[in-house]
Amino acid sequence: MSQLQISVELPVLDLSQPAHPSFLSTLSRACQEWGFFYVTNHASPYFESLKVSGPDFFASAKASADVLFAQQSSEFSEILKEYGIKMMELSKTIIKIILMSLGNSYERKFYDAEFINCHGYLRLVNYTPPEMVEENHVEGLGMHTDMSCITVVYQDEIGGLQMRSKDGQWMDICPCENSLVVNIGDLLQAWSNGRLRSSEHRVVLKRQVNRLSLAFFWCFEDEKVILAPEEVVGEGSPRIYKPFVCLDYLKFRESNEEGKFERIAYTVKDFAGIK
Ligand SMILES: O=C(O)CCC(=O)C(=O)O
Ligand SMILES: [Fe+2]
Repeated sequence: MSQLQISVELPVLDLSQPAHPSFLSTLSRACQEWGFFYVTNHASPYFESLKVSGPDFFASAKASADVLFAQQSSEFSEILKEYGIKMMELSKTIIKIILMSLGNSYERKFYDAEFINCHGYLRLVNYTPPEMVEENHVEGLGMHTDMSCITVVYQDEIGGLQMRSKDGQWMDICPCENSLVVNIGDLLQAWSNGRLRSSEHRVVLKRQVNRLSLAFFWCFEDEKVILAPEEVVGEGSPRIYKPFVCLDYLKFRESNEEGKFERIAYTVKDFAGIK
């Protein structure tokens, strides 16, 4: 495989500015082509691998902290609670802007009806330094797509996150100061009838140093039936996904994934795609 690295300039969604129509079209193109962009002027983040689920982020963090540290660690839980709440708010803001970028008044039309029951969970990951770096890098996290609507990632300054372009090239998603990375997940790809792309990505470790990341997955509720609204599909366009229940897809992925973070063989296209 070629080691040639191509980097791509992704748009930066600045939440301190109103969303300009010209920016919305840039964002919409990036979501179709890459499924990745940056967000800045949000709140600021943090740090090892455990899952913290909403809506009660405090209880979940505390349960993990009790196991991890075998002691009370309410400060840790407080920080994660705050982080979880901030990420919920941020995700709502971002999805509204993504909906705006899809079309006229889509935010008003679809936010309440479709996204109001979304929930989130955090994954804190510590990548331990590889003992040897072969062929320029080792895979820290194999190629996968996210089972979310959107994922908001804080990565430290080490770098290594890469996304796969439509023609199979790996592109670096460089750490960008004061910005988080946002990527579209499978649930939103299906909901948008493929207008928003959930791209494959992975983490490669190129240096013998620890890498920390914090990924927040914002997802539809388990029982939701995912079906792209007529307006989103567009008149005359074919539907490319059958309706499906969110939880059934999560179970499908679980049953097809080998290890915890192994390379995944199947995605939402295999599960619900109309061939
Ligand atoms: O560690 C990262 O930068 C990304 C992690 C990721 O893609 C995931 O947890 O799904
Ligand atoms: Fe991911």
